Amino acid sequence: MISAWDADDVRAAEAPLLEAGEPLMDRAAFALARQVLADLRARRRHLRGARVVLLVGAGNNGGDALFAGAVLARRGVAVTAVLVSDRAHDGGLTTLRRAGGRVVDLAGEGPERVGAVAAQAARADVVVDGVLGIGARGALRGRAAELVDALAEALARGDGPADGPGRPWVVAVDLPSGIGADDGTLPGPVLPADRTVTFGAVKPGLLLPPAASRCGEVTAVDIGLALDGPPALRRLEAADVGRAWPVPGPADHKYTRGVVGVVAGTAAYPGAAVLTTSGAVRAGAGMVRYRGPGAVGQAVVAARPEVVVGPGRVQSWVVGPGIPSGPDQPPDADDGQHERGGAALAAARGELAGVREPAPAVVDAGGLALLGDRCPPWFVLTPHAGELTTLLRSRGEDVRRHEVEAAPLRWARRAQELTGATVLLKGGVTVVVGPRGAFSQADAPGWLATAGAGDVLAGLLGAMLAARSAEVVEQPTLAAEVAAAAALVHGRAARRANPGGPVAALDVAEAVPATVAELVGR
Ligand SMILES: NC(=O)C1=CN([C@@H]2O[C@H](COP(=O)(O)OP(=O)(O)OC[C@H]3O[C@@H](n4cnc5c(N)ncnc54)[C@H](OP(=O)(O)O)[C@@H]3O)[C@@H](O)[C@H]2O)[C@@H](O)CC1
Ligand SMILES: Nc1ncnc2c1ncn2[C@@H]1O[C@H](COP(=O)(O)OP(=O)(O)O)[C@@H](O)[C@H]1O
Ligand SMILES: [K+]
Repeated sequence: MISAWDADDVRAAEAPLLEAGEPLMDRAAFALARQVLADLRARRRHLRGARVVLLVGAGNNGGDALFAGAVLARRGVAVTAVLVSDRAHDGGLTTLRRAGGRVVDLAGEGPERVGAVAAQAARADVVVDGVLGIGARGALRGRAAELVDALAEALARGDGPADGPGRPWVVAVDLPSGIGADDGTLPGPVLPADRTVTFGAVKPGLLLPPAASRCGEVTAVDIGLALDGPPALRRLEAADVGRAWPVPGPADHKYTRGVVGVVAGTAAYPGAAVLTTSGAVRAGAGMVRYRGPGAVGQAVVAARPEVVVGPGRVQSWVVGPGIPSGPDQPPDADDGQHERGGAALAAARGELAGVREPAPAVVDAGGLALLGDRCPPWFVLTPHAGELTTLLRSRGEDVRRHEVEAAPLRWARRAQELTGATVLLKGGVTVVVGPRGAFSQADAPGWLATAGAGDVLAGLLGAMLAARSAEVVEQPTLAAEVAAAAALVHGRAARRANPGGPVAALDVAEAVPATVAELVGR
C-alpha cells in the first residue's frame, strides 16, 4: 500500500524534527543527489563531463536542489544552477559555489535570455526541477513560468544532447513544480518529470490525475518523519488485494460466497447485461441472479449458463449498466432511447422496491438516476466523469465535465458528501472516495478505455462486495477499499488479457480468474 499525506501534515511532521535540529534538508538533498547519480550512470558511461542543470526557486525546494547539486559537482559533474526568483537558499547557494557549481541568475532578465537558458538546459543530461515544492501557491509565476514554458517547448522540439538519448532526463524535487500537492491539479505550466524524488511522504498530487501523468516514476525517500494519523490518500498494491481476497474454505458453499443480483441491460443494450454478469461470474461469485427483461435474460443465459434468471435472496446488487439514464436526462438523439430509458428505469425501480435487507450495491450508468437523497456508504456509485457531472448537477453543483476532469478528487469527494455513498470515479486513474479516506488506482492500460469495460467492472465489484456483504454493511469504510481493489483487479485483468495491445470488454472478464489466482498466490 502506498500512503500519501497532505502538505500540511508533512509540515506538521517536519516541525518538531527541525526544532530538534535534525538535518532534514541534508538528508533530502543527499538522497536526491544519489538518485541523480544513479540516473546519470544509467544514461552514460562517465560521470565526468556529465551536465546537470538545476532550476532553483526561492524556497527550500530550491535549497534541496542546490545542496544536491553540490554533491554532484564534487563528483565531477558540471552543475549549473538557474535561479528563477530574486531569492535563493543562501546556504545552498554558497555550498554549490564552493563545490565548483556555476550560477546563472535570471532575475531581471528578458524573454530572450530566458529562451537561451532554456535551450542550454535542453542540452543537459539531467534537469533537476527545484522551483517549487509543497510551498507552491497556484500556478507558476513570472520567470519560473517563462522558463518552464520555454524548456517544455525546447524539449518537445527535441533539442537534446547530441551524444545522448535525445533529451535530458527530468528529475522533479519533491514534486513537479506547480502541481497541486494535495489534489493533483495543474493550475498552470508544469515541466513533465521522468522521475520525482519525494521526501518524507508521498504527496496525494503525485498519485492523482491529471498531475500524476507529469510525475514519471515516483521515488519516496525516508527522511525520518513520523506521520501518524490517517493518510489523505492511499493506493492499493497487488499484495494488499491478494491478502484481503476472500479465498473459499472447506466449509463454504455458494451462498456463503455471495449471490450477486444484477439489474442491467435493456432490449437496446443487452450486451451490458452479458458483460456485467460475466464480470461477476468470472470474479468468483457464489451465484449470479439476473433480474431484467426476458429477452435480455435469454441472451445472458446463452452467454453465461451459470446465471440464474429469477428472484431470490442476494448479498449484493449491481444496478444500472446498460440502462439509459431516463427521461430526466436530455437524450443524445431522438431515437426513442429516451422513452425506453424511462421504462427500463421504472422496471429497475420496481425490482429494487422489494429489497428489504441492507445489502451493498454497485450503482452504475442509468442506476445513478434511481438514487434517493441519501445513500448508505455501502452503495458504491461508479460514474465516469460525464456521469459524475450529471449527478453533481442534479444535486445543485454548477460544474462542467472539464472541471471534474481537472480536479477528480475534489469532485468525487463532493459527490460522496452530497450522496453519502462511496464514489468510484472511473478514468485512466480511478479515484475512490468513501466516508473516511480516498484511494487512487492506476493499474489499467489505456487500452481498457473501451465500451463495456465499465460493465465488467460493475459485475466484478458486485461479486467482491457480495463475498464480504455483512462486513461491508457493518464497516462504513470498507466499501471504498473493496472498490479500489476491484479497480486494481480490473486494470490487471486488462493487461493480462493482451499485454501491450487492445482488449475487448469480454476479454477483460475472461482474464479475471487468472488475475485473481496470481493475486492470491496460487
Ligand atoms: N522544511 C525543511 O527543512 C524541509 C523542506 N524540504 C523541501 O522544502 C520544500 C518546501 O519548501 P518551502 O516551504 O520553502 O516552499 P517551496 O515549495 O520551496 O516554495 C516556496 C517559495 O516559492 C514561492 N512561490 C510560491 N508559489 C509560487 C508560484 N506559484 N510561483 C512562483 N513562486 C512561488 C514563494 O514565494 P512567496 O509566494 O512566498 O513570495 C516561496 O518563496 C519541500 O517541497 C521540500 O522540497 C525538504 O528539504 C525536507 C526538509
Ligand atoms: N485512459 C484510460 N486508461 C485506462 N483505463 C481507462 C481509461 N479511460 C477509461 N478507463 C477505464 O475503462 C473503463 C470504462 O468504463 P465506462 O466509461 O463505464 O465504459 P462503459 O460504460 O462503456 O462500460 C473504466 O473502468 C475506466 O476506469
Ligand atoms: K519541484
